[in-house]
Amino acid sequence: MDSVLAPSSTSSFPSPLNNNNKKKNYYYYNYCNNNKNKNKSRFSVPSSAGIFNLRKFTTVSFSYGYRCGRRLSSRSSGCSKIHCSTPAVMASSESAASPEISKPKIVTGPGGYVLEDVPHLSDYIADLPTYPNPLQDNPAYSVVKQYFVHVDDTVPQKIVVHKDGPRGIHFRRAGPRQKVYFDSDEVHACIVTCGGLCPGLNTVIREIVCGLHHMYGVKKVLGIDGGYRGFYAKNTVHLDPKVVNDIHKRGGTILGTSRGGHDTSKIVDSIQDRGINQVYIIGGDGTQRGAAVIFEEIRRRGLKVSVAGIPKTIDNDIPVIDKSFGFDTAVEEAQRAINAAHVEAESIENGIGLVKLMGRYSGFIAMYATLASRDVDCCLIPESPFYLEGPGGLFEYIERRLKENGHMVIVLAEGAGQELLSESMQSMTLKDASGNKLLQDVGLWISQRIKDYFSKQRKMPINLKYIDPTYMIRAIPSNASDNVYCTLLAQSAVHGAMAGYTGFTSGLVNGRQTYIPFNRIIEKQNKVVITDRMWARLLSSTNQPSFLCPKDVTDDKGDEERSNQLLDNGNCSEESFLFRETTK
Ligand SMILES: Nc1ncnc2c1ncn2[C@@H]1O[C@H](COP(=O)(O)OP(=O)(O)OP(=O)(O)O)[C@@H](O)[C@H]1O
Ligand SMILES: O=P(O)(O)OC[C@H]1O[C@](O)(CO)[C@@H](O)[C@@H]1O
Ligand SMILES: [Mg+2]
Repeated sequence: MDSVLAPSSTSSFPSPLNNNNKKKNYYYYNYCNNNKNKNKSRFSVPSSAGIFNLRKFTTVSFSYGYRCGRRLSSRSSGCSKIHCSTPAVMASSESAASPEISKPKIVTGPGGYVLEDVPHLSDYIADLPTYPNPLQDNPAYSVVKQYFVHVDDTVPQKIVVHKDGPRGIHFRRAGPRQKVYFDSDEVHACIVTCGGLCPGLNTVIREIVCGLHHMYGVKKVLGIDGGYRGFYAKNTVHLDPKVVNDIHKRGGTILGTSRGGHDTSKIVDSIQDRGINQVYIIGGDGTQRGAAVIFEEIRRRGLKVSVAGIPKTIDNDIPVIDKSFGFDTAVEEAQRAINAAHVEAESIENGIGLVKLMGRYSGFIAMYATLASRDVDCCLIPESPFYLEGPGGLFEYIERRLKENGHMVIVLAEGAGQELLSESMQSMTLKDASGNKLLQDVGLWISQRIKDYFSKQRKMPINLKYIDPTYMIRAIPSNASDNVYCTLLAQSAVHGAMAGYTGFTSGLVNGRQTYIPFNRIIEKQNKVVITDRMWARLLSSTNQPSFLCPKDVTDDKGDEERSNQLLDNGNCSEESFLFRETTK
């Protein structure tokens, strides 16, 4: 199967045959582009050609938007091995001229098996030479029985299945391949970090540099200074194992980061001008969107440049993957703030400790920090609307808790209750440089509302302490388990790029390292699903009301929202419904 997806054999693409023959032994290649019917050139290849070892799999569909880029006069040895004359690549002159977005590469098999595969350099560049993987001579790996990943290995997205249910979506398993598509001396890699900080960024940088160096003998690695705009507006730094040796012990990113400044064409110009042929992009959902368009532009120009994403987000809002690196560290650090809030609250009459944690659109940090702590009486997240006054509202619950226990702790995600703020304050529509909504401080606002309510309406003295550790939980170095996780993600990305894969994000799915196509990573945000068992566990741990009426929970399969929040068996949630309205 790998030979189709990573075809060393692309040097000899088979001739187009008749499209009518849909027998099992034939595999269909769909060279498509935006102008679907007009530019489509479909043909099938007899499996007996032996080139495409798809075995039982019957359908391959992927696209070539090949074009001889305007910068064909490759300014470096690293880029642009272009073969415009290869018929399979130049599916049609029309397709050659259209800068279309590549379509998902899907392989289907028996029992509802679906592989959502990642692009490969050989999808759009013919005659790429391959080399034996240098790891086979690496003493560290000599004792490992099976150190190359089997070409047919894939990882299921859904591991809880029913007897007669479909096998479902799979992703390509990450890891070293027997053949690589880059000679070690030819590799010129670069690393960039974008978006907000997250524990573990430096570890990922370190492990990409060390992985390239120690596993593949790659010496040329550049650090891009200050995020995407650094490609064209800043200097670069040379990275080697010595330079990065200790950086995993520090928070932040030694490369610097930024929001905004994504000029795709300038970025790709810079990649081309510098002769970079492996691009490692570490960042959140916005960054991965940026990486996807960089990949498309690189593919459109026909450059031999692998683009690998490593998902970074403190908010855990990237879909498909089990969780993002740094998340555990952030949850752990949040415990310190919650403990402080608890100590303060229980030491004084009617003490309320209020802790605001990060989570712009997704409340995972607040939810996991609450579950870990056990001291929290109420957790408020963006996904779960709440209201303040009246029966069943937050104020009523606070009063009840204070009367029962004499104190309470509230954990609040920064994106929670934003709709209440905009109702009571002038609605603000400010955005940051990347277009993310700038949130108002819900912690301060709700503190004031609670104080006003108890002093003015209830004439009940309370003592509220507001703790805002938001930046503290993401500016620290990663903990031990995140360090290991970062290492695996970085090494997987390196193996994937060396093997010629491109346009992928390296991610953990059901505990296994995989390569996930960009389109799956950027299609939506991961959110806490409040009709799932995990949120129910939280409610039963805090004993807070859900602040929802049953009528507000809509069982609408059409609107079903899926989350990759972890269930107790490590599987992803599949049993959720989206509730529609806020309770007023
Ligand atoms: N739709 C998009 N297309 C191209 N580039 C984008 C897009 N969205 C964001 N970017 C770029 O990605 C970079 C980071 O985006 P953003 O500031 O949203 O952070 P992020 O990667 O989502 O990380 P986080 O939200 O976890 O801090 C920015 O330089 C931004 O310009
Ligand atoms: O770094 P900035 O721009 O202040 O961004 C803060 C935002 O970044 C995040 O940490 C995501 O990275 C959000 O939780 C938070 O709202
Ligand atoms: Mg983001």
